Amino acid sequence: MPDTLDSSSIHMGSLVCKMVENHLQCIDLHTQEKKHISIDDIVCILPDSSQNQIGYRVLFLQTDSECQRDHARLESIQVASLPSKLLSRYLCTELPHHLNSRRDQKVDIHVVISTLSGTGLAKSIFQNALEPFLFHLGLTDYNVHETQSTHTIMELARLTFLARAKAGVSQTIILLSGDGGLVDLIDVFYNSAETAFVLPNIALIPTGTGNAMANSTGLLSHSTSAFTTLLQGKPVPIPSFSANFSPGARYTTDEGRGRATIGTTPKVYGAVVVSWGIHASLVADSDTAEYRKFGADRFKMAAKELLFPSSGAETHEYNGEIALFKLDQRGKPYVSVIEHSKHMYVLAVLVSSLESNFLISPQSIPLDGQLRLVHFGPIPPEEAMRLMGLAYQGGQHVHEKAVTYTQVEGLRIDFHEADEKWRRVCVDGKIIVVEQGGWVEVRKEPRRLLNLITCVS
Ligand SMILES: Nc1ncnc2c1ncn2[C@@H]1O[C@H](COP(=O)(O)OP(=O)(O)OP(=O)(O)O)[C@@H](O)[C@H]1O
Repeated sequence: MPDTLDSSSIHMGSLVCKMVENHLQCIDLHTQEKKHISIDDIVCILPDSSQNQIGYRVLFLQTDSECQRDHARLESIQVASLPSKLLSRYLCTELPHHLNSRRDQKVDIHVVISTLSGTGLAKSIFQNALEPFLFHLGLTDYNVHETQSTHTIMELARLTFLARAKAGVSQTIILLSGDGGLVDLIDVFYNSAETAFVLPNIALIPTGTGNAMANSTGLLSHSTSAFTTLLQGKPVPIPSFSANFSPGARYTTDEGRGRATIGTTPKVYGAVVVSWGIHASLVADSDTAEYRKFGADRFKMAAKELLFPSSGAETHEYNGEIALFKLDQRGKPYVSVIEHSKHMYVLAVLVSSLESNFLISPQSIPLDGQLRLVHFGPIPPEEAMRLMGLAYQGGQHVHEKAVTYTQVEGLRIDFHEADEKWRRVCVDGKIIVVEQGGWVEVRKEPRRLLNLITCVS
């Protein structure tokens, strides 16, 4: 036996482990192979009584480094005993309600894999981490859906999730996607006229580019967070907003080349952000296969091109009238019109972060349902770059004089732009082009039709 192991070591078969600071240090006595498991990489500990021995199975995520979160594999080791400190933090003896079908209440579990989300790693995250995780939890009775097109999640939502919710079925949808998959579900549920149904639970495993909802609710605070949240989290209703558009509004498709109708009275729902100006333009411009290769850097690259056009053109000033819907101190509604008609950054958010470290709304509390406006008018591009950079430094931009940061109930924009390129609106990553002379009106949505499984309350 190696002399590094002492009497506090843990034995099971040929594997011997002991706690060393923040690690579980294990050695295989046959092969001498060593394994160090960081305590923070442990997802959970399950009671395990296989091979006639009573003990535990430690499930952990094996990552080569922090930046390779997307390549994590779920691994497990079997041990006979563990320190109580570890057990009190990680032992799972019972599945949470949202994963636990009982005789009186069956839970339909669906796994949705958005195959082109982010840099296209959703399927390997399912195969390498989620599938083995569910297996160890004893969960094998679930449906797996892989996206085939941009419409897959909406079709699934309409034909399966919504129909079953209306039929009173409890559902947990484990969604491997970015914000796009989430907003597809939101849009379908809120566009359904009926409200009487069992709220489906969404467990988000972030695989997108921005992952605003996940970044804002702690699902990316550590490599294991999405998995520990699936097991330890509780359902909390997701706040949302509606955006009503003038009748000529259309979705853009096919990297901005195509158009798709939204309806004669176009209405789109979101749970993250609605924007116009630089933000909407950079999301639209960077949503191409070419840009997507760069992950979240695509946003910065597109921002740079918009602020400092390579054609040598001036930075665009966005022309339109913006009215803010607000409540006074007594809760009475009033309208405040932004004085100037030229704008650069116009964004209303329900979440704090739009991507990792991009703290656009530092006062937002997860799922608090408050819509906050971030706005600045035309300024030199270097200054705009500096302000956006401050958002990466803990949301410092909101203290700048040029920036308006305020709570709103909604807003209306009347677009005064001749070129449709500058009439693009972003709702949770989707791009909507408004017709000349068109408008958008955004309001907080009073209904709550979907839950997020979360550890924040
Ligand atoms: N098989 C597929 N074929 C075509 N489009 C797909 C397919 N799978 C997913 N998509 C589309 O790819 C996009 C992925 O969106 P998602 O939000 O998951 O990732 P993201 O845009 O990289 O992340 P985020 O929204 O967090 O920045 C969606 O528009 C979705 O409809």
